[in-house]
Amino acid sequence: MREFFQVISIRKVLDMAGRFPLAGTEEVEVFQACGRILAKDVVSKDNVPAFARSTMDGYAVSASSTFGASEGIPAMLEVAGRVEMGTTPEFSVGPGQAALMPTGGMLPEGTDAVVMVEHTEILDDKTIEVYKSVAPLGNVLDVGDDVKKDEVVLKKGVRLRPQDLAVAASVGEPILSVYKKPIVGIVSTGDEVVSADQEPGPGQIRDMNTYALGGLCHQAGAEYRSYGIVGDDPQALRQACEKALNECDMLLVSGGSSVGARDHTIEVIEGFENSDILVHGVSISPGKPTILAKVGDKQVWGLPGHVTSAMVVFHAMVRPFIHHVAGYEGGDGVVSVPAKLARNVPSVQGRTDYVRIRLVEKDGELTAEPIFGKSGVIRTMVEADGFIQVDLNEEGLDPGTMVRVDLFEK
Ligand SMILES: Nc1nc2c(c(=O)[nH]1)N[C@H]1C(S)=C(S)[C@@H](COP(=O)(O)OP(=O)(O)OC[C@H]3O[C@@H](n4cnc5c(N)ncnc54)[C@H](O)[C@@H]3O)O[C@H]1N2
Ligand code: MOO
Repeated sequence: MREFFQVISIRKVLDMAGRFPLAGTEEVEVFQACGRILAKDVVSKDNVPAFARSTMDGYAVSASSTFGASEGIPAMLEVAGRVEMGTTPEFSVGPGQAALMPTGGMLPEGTDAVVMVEHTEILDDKTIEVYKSVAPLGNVLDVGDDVKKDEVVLKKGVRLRPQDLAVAASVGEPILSVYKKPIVGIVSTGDEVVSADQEPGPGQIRDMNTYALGGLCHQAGAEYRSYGIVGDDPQALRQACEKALNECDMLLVSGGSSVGARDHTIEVIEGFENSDILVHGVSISPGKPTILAKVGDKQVWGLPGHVTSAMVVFHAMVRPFIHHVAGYEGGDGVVSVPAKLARNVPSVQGRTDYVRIRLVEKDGELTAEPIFGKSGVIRTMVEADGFIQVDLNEEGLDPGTMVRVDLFEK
């Protein structure tokens, strides 16, 4: 008889991520770097801005020239010049003087504030009245107010957002070092599985896992490639896996991960040189018959054939492993919301249960409605907004319990 699973906890599986090396790095133009994982800290070589700039259209002044100015007793200032954008003013402004100032222009020597044009009146070519005093640095972005020289503006391991690209550009980094996206190969197995464009014969079903897993890889920031549907034939499975392992950083094989007569994933993985089976069985439901192996430096996952189980396993374990290989250090990235459980959720101690949840707003409060169903039923996932987890040590949850719902990415 075949050896049954040696079931281990999700935590123990996650602790194994460090055994796999990170994907290499590459350089990309900052304009193309959105969503990529930064591989090197970005340190500013300069102060930003490098000069004191006006944030308003108006007049550059020494703030002290405006002290006490009001509607009733305006300050009269002499216009000493006009600041041109993108140049250094070639004049200075003394006490009792002002310079015409565009938004973003460089403050001339002798000034430390800008009076908004709305608070002034032109008397003649050379004189203005100021109706409101301005504090030192009022309406001014001072040297280094945005970014200081030698400051770390972006830390290695972040997923670059549009604002991160902007700050990189502002400190003069047109090219960024980012991690290569891991490439994930996907193999679906089963004599009964046919592709989406085929008409299933008697006893056959259309492939769902390739598509669900591809989408999940995309959301996790990986590239993904399908290596087709392979029948329950160890020879054919080995060939498909070999090709995928040669071309990809990691491999997902769905179906055949259990211990039935036609479940060949484990023997095929074991058959590879330098293969080390790290996991065969995880205390998770659904998804218990999960395999993780290290083949050379690469991850091979055997995922349960049931589509929901495969998706749960991906969410709980494959995704964090992809993040590890991708160099991502920004936490699990899962957004969760608190909600009140609408009904009881039974569970068995000693395993982590993932329960699909539909969120419903009732009287301004979020209610978590569990969606129960067999793990081969994709509709339960389509109708769900996220999962809750019922911990290893819990024996189920009562109605009214506040739970955290991990939301699916939209
Ligand atoms: N004696 C036991 N039998 C089973 C156990 C067990 O503990 N002892 N666990 C059950 C659980 S739980 C699951 S989950 C399945 C997982 O088995 P496999 O990973 O070997 O998956 P298959 O048997 O190949 O397929 C299961 C199910 O999923 C359908 N499937 C497979 N691939 C696809 C695909 N690409 N798209 C859509 N559907 C797919 C397949 O037709 C089966 O219906 O094992 C239980 N058995
Ligand atoms: O673990 Mo199976 O994956 O319960 O459906």
